[in-house]
Amino acid sequence: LETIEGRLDATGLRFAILASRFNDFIVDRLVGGAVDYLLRHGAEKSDITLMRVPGAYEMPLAAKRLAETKKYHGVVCLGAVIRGSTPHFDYVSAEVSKGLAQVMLETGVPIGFGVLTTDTLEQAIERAGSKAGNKGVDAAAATLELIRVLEQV
Ligand SMILES: O=c1[nH]c(NC[C@H](O)[C@H](O)[C@H](O)CO)c([N+](=O)[O-])c(=O)[nH]1
Repeated sequence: LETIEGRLDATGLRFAILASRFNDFIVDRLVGGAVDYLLRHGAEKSDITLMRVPGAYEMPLAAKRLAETKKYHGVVCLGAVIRGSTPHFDYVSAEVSKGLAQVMLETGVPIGFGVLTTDTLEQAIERAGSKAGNKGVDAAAATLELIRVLEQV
């Protein structure tokens, strides 16, 4: 059985990390987790570029622009959409997830989806380096693995 799997080795790879400022109390921890993961898996600090955008809604366009440069092997997208008292949460989270998936398919560049969509701040805190781990780490790991899988196809 021929199996194609990705080595979790970031040596020599260039990454963009795209992070939203909205809820940066949470997002900054996702960024820290993603950077720490990539460095500990062989990436050089000089090969990691961080771009900040206002909110999750702005991420698809920024991700598309980064991907189109062809300067990065992957783009790790990090954000936190936390339900408020209006349906705004639904619109923002729907557009960012659909938009980033579309960018990945259009550009062929691996994009890690590390945008939290939670009902409460507590749930977001749990996923930003506490009880439920760090979704920034998970998004960086998924981006790396997809890069390494696709280079074998
Ligand atoms: O990243 C977020 N943007 C949010 N809104 C801003 C949005 O992403 C845009 O930046 C804004 O609409 C301006 O375009 C959020 N909420 O409104 O709740 C949120 O929780 N997270």
